[in-house]
Amino acid sequence: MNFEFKSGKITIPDANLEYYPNFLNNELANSYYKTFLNTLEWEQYYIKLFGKTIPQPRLTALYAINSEPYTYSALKLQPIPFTEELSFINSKILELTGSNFTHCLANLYRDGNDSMGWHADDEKELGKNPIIASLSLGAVRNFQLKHKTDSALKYALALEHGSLLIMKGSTQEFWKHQLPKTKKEISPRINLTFRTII
Ligand SMILES: O=C(O)CCC(=O)C(=O)O
Ligand SMILES: [Fe+2]
Repeated sequence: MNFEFKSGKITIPDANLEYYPNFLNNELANSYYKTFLNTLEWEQYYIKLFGKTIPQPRLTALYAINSEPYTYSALKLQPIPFTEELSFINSKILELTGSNFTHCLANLYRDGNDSMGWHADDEKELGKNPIIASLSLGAVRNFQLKHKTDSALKYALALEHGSLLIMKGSTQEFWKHQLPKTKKEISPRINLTFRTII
């Protein structure tokens, strides 16, 4: 299935997606990319897969305005307080969406070998129909979505430097998403997903 892409609303069935390619201008995006690469408290986490302990193919850091932990894919992360830069971005997203997010999950994809597999952000603590705002910085990576029950429904978009993708409504209930590996020689990419834990 082909969907024509425009800035703003992306109309796919059972989902509610919005994409803002120039959410941060290039200068601001460059500056945040450098700052976050160097100053966020990146950690390597490990997951158990078929009895083996393996490193996740990315580095992660969890930030929040409170001390609520976030549990996903069998990891329970304790948050660090928002930095000044994260608070600024959160307030810019609040202006756009009206949502005041409590948590920011940061992921660092060091190169094309780093990735995130198919999943939905449908943890109980996010509530029903959560709104998630995803800011991308650095290398452009392909973001794929597939419908959970209708295998004909697929969608992909390139998440650009400084862009914001908003997933809301029934998106997490009906769709999974992933960030696949790529063989291209690419520089690091940082993704910040702002969420509210209730
Ligand atoms: O890196 C991305 O764009 C996706 C991240 C994601 O899906 C998540 O953190 O749940
Ligand atoms: Fe996700």
